[in-house]
This record gives sequence, C-alpha cells and structure tokens, in this order.
Amino acid sequence: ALWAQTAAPAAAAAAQTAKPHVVVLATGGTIAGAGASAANSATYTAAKVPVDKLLAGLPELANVANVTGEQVFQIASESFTNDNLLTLAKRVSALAKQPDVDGIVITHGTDTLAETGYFLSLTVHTDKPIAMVGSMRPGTALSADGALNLLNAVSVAASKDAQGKGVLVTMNDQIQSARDTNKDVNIETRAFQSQWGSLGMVVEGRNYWFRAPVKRHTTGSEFNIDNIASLPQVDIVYAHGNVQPTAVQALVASGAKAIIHAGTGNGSVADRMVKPLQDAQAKGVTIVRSSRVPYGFVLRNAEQPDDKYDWVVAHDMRPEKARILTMLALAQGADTKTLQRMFWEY
Ligand SMILES: NC(=O)CC[C@H](N)C(=O)O
Repeated sequence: ALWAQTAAPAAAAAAQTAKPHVVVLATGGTIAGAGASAANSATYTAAKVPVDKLLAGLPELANVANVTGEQVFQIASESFTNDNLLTLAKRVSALAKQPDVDGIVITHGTDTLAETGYFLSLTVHTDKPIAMVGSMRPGTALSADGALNLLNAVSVAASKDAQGKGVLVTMNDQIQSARDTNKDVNIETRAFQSQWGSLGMVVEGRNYWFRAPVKRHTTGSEFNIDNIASLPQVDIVYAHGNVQPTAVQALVASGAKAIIHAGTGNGSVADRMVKPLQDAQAKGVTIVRSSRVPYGFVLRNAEQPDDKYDWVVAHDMRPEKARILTMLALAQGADTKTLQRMFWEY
C-alpha cells in the first residue's frame, strides 16, 4: 500500500515529462514585434521581443508540450539572406536528428516565410513535424494574432498526425503546406493563401486534416542540407509591357548563374527580351520562365518555344520560390532537363 501511494505521484511526473518536446527556433518578424500603442496594428518595429519572453507570455504552451526556445536570428524576414537559409536549415536538420526532439516550430517574419518554408521542405530529411509561424499584428496590438498562431504551431509540431506532411505553415487557424502557400494579403490576418487549398485546420489543440501533399519533400527529397555549403547567385527579373534588357544584362555581369523571368500572363516574354535572355544563356546562365500572376501555372512551350530555346518553366512556383528550387538544383550541378523535372516533382 505504501508503494502504491508513492508510485502514483511518480507516474504523474512521468506522464508530465512524457509530453512531446518541441523546440521553437525564433528568427524575428512581427510575431516578435512591438508597437508604440495597442492601436498600432500595422506601424511597429519587427524583431524586438526575444524568444524566452514570447514563450513566457504563453503559459498555455505547457499543457501541449515541453517547449524550449532558441534565438537563431532576430531579423525582419525581408532581409533573410541565403546564409540565413543555410544556418537555419542546418540547425533544423541537427535538431530533427535528436531523439529527444519531437517537433520543431520556426517563428519567422511573414514576408519571406513561405520561401524559407519551401527551402526547409526541400532540404531537411525528417518525418518530424516542422511548423512555420508568424503573425500579422505585433503582440502589443489589439486582437494580436501571434499568441494563438504560436500555440497552434506548437500543438501541430507536437502531434503525431502531423508527421510526414512536409513543412507546414500554421497561421489564422489553417494548416497549410509551405510549398503551396504564399503571403497573398499584406495587411490582414488571412495573409497566407494557397490556390490548392489548406491541408487542414487546428482548433483548440486538435488537428483536422482534409488533404495531404503530393509533391516530393523532406525524406523524399534529393536535396539534403547536410551536404550543402553554399548557394549560387540566382536572381529575378520582373516583367512589364515596356521592360528593357538593362536588368538582365546587369545581373549577368554581376555573376548570376540563373535568371528567373517573372513574366506577364502565362510567363510571356516581351519581344525585345528574347535576345537578351538568349545572350545571357550563351554565357551559361539558366533561364527559368515564371509568372508575376499569382494563380495558375506556366505551361511549357506555350507563349515561348521552351524546347527550342532550352528554357525551363517554373510550373506553379512563384518567382521567389522558383529561385529557391533553382539555387538548390544548380548547387548540385543540375542541367536544364533535370531542373525542369524538379519543377514538376517538387
Ligand atoms: N507580418 C510580418 O511578419 C512582416 C514584418 C516584416 N516585414 C517581416 O517579414 O519580418
């Protein structure tokens, strides 16, 4: 009887420590932002609040997981460099290999959150849930969205049913695939949208799934951050009716290895731009046709004879995400045919 009495509290303690361990990697953004007053929902300074303070302000996290925090960067995400991508992905990969880590959350500015998420989904080999999260209003604002977004992210990262689904984005109660989603609204909490829909929703600590990703990611990817030391220069040229070759020529001169052409419509290219792009190509620069139109996808050999020119089409990838895949492909020596296959598969 004495043994039973002492065993009960010990079992309770064991259950407590058996909660999933989720690591929150903080990189900055509005979720760590602070404004002058509660009325400032859009005017504030991003990347101010340290991760320990973010976590301490959300005691509800302890009901969901054992949460530990790490400050990786404290930056606004419009300034997220290739070096930042490499550093973050290597840290995520190392943590994912630790047996005592069950899931990873990355707090991030929303501006380039989807690009970083796509980079991680292509390069980190793990089945463990990785949830990217940000907010549209700083924690100091009325109806701040960061706290619930973060609780939802930790809850998703702690759940077994989120395993093997690639890198996820948990904002506004939605669970989206980082590959598919983009920041499409720049001043409302419904910032992230995907033309292919959300994967599910997270409500009061439970996940409700409706779809699963079909593209290659994480454990199914041929890229691995553990083998990547640097990324080649890949840049974007934005089209308009009166566009001139100046930007293409300057980028080639500055050492670009590939140019993502953010074309009009179905990735169409102005007549006066074809020759400058071919000249760039003659100097070894890979040409990728994408579109400045957010929805739909670029068709091969429509608008331009891609087979004849040996150009690549970015499928449904936005120019900035086409840049991510192209950097990784060129880093391992992919030719245009291989890069085109990758755009269909990832
Ligand atoms: N809502 C946001 O997180 C935007 C803040 C900032 N521009 C960033 O991306 O970090």
